[in-house]
Amino acid sequence: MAFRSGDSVGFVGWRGMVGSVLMKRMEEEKDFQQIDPVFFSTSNAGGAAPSFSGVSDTGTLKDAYDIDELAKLPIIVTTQGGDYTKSVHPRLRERGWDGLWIDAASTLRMNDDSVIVLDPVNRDVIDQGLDRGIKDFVGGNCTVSCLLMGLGGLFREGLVDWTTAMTYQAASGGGARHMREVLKGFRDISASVAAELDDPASAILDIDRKALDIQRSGGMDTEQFGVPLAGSLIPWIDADLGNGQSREEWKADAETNKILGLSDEDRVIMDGLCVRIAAMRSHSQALTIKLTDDLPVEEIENIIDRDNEWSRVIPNTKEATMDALTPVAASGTLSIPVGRIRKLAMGPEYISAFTVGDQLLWGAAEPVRRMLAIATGTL
Ligand SMILES: NC(=O)C1=CN([C@@H]2O[C@H](COP(=O)(O)OP(=O)(O)OC[C@H]3O[C@@H](n4cnc5c(N)ncnc54)[C@H](OP(=O)(O)O)[C@@H]3O)[C@@H](O)[C@H]2O)C=CC1
Ligand SMILES: N[C@@H](CC(=O)OP(=O)(O)O)C(=O)O
Repeated sequence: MAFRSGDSVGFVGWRGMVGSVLMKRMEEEKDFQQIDPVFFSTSNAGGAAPSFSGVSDTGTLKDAYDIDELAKLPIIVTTQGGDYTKSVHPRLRERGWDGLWIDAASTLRMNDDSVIVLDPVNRDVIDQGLDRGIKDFVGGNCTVSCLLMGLGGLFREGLVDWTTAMTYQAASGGGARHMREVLKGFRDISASVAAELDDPASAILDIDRKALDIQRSGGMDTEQFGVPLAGSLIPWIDADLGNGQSREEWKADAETNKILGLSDEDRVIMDGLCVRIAAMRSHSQALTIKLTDDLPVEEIENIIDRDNEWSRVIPNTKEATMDALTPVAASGTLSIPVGRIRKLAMGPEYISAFTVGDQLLWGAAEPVRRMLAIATGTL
């Protein structure tokens, strides 16, 4: 099956959080003018299809579990989630469907016959995959994608011997309900000490005790995270692999090497700890990198800055860091700031770096959007 501009493209998951960010970016980039979208639903087949700018006639929503309907399309883009992929993708392939499946979920990521897409970093791997007839293209883990968008230059030039990534991951990585739970948590804690906060004479240790009391009371909503996240953190993300490592931590090494298309001999070793914090939608990471060479900091900064149009070096000063290297600064933008770059005391080949990225943009929707544009020949 050949793909081109004007193709019909099925969208599943368009109204979810990641899907909504994807639709907004497609509107901004006028992507809908290049394709003929067909919208699916797992819950409202037959309902009115959505209207996005650039889409003229949308008709009604089709059933996202109707394999015959899906199989009519040359390209399907899904941001519906892993359970949907697990249920529908094998049935479509078994039926002989040879269209392109472009997915944000992790389900197919490490399959031998899939490519993890992050084209500013691995356009060569994507193009080779298309040439080889690969049909499954999957967005990477949000933390990995944001890291490589920021520091991909060092990896691609073979300058990284190993790295640790200590992450500070936002609530949005869990989903929309997790974001609400964090804000409700802050509201409840704040409400419990409202009178004391308004009284400048009140003792801070009394406020602290009352805040801790409500966090420990069992009365806060912890349905999504299991424990209160507001005013706290959780140093574990995703499943327990049973060897002391979380699945999120395992993904760093596995996905980075696959994205870069590195062979076993050239593998970059990555490991670290993944931590959930009460930020909203931007993931941050503190890195220790062992370089293969003793490069001057200025050269390291140049490599990072010029690697792609979104990575941006932030000068290692307090003012610049506070201004530009925070989740508040990065959220809602495609920019990936990288700062705190300096040589560490361990030796001239050891550097630190800190990077932040909007995990709903480069971490989820944008690589998928761009893969669709690549597939239809518009990028
Ligand atoms: N959240 C993240 O940070 C990341 C997520 N992903 C992947 O993307 C998948 C989807 O994540 P996310 O977008 O957060 O999931 P959501 O829960 O926001 O959306 C998933 C689906 O839920 C259904 N839904 C039910 N109720 C609502 C509602 N009130 N508003 C909107 N949708 C609703 C929709 O399906 P329908 O219209 O058919 O009813 C929607 O497509 C994840 O499972 C994961 O695989 C990947 C990277 C990062
Ligand atoms: N696990 C990520 C979000 C996510 O969806 O990751 P993945 O696409 O690898 O399942 C987080 O919680 O921040």
